[in-house]
Amino acid sequence: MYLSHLKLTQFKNYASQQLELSPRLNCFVGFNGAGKTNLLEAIYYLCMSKGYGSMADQYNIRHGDQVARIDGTFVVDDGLQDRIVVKLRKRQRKVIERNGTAYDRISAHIGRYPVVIVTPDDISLVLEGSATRRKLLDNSLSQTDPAYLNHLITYNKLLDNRNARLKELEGHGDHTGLIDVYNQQMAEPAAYIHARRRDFVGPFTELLLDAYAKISGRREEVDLEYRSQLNTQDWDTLIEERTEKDRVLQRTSGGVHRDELLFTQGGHPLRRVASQGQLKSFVLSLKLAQYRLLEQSTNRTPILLLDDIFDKLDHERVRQLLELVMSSAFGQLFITDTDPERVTSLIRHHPEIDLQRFLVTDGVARNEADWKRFTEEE
Ligand SMILES: Nc1ncnc2c1ncn2[C@@H]1O[C@H](COP(=O)(O)OP(=O)(O)OP(=O)(O)O)[C@@H](O)[C@H]1O
Repeated sequence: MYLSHLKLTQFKNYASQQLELSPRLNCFVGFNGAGKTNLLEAIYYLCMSKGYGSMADQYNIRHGDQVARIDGTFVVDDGLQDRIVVKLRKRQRKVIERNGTAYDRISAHIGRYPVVIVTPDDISLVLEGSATRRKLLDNSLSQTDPAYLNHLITYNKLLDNRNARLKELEGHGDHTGLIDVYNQQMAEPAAYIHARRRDFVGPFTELLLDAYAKISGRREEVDLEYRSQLNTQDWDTLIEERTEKDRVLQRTSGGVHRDELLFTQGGHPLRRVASQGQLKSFVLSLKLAQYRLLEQSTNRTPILLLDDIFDKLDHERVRQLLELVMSSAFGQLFITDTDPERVTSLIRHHPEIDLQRFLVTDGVARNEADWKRFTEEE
């Protein structure tokens, strides 16, 4: 599966932009702030119906405009084409259309066009709180299992309601029995989420270790462990044990929203011992493992978006990484870089790779032919 065309209208710093893409390797080159990441963000939108960060949709509309549009054509199996259009409007719900028909429920879109993105912010997966690591689990599982996404939405809603009720009670007993109702309603989604996360982590860890060994040249050992209160207790026992305490705390202290992924290097917590390059190698390996699992479960080759991956990595790791993603095991690839020659020189041993380079300046991306014409006219 790959994205063959991308058309942007009033999206971020792009007034109007059309790109014909390579099915294999696309490189966006330009100075800081030119709009390279914005192109990756647009592709992520087409695949996931939202931007990668937590930014509200309306910030993606070009300053001073009221609407934005992202239009993309995916070539899926047997050469069939799917056209996806994302329409953003100020103060209105976004609309996503597939082949001319708008989705009733946008969640139905997730997973059709699998994508993995690696950005500099991903270092927060290791350095920040457990919520970022649960998001990694949720992002992977939601793309492969619609039931997971539905259970997650239900669980989070019930959790919010339960917490709101606990606050209302201010430590007093609940005569309405509402807390018990929430406890019962949360049982099924909690058990489902836990079971799917547990099943995911085993194969995911194997793929992670494999990717890490390749990028690092086996210079250090890393590992991953899934911790959940539900590993040792079922939901009913856990919630019954906790309900009294929750009333005092006025929040829900037990459940899958407390799950944690523990990363280690040589048996020590990764974030305490790893160098910046090692952290970055680990994060890249997490994403490559996610890529492989997504591919297995969706039966489609995911799109891989690599934003600014060269910073902090030594030359050898960059070379190993590119060798890895250039192998036939990966599909369409997008890389941003501030150095116009780096990717070209790193892949010179792969003349078979179809490379499309775009030079990006202030919200305009030009392919090499257009760029040549543009500089000659200047
Ligand atoms: N809604 C918007 N309207 C207009 N411009 C925007 C909007 N949102 C972001 N921008 C602009 O987009 C530019 C940032 O683009 P982007 O993050 O893609 O840069 P980049 O080329 O990836 O840079 P770097 O190399 O520093 O990562 C900034 O100049 C920013 O002001």
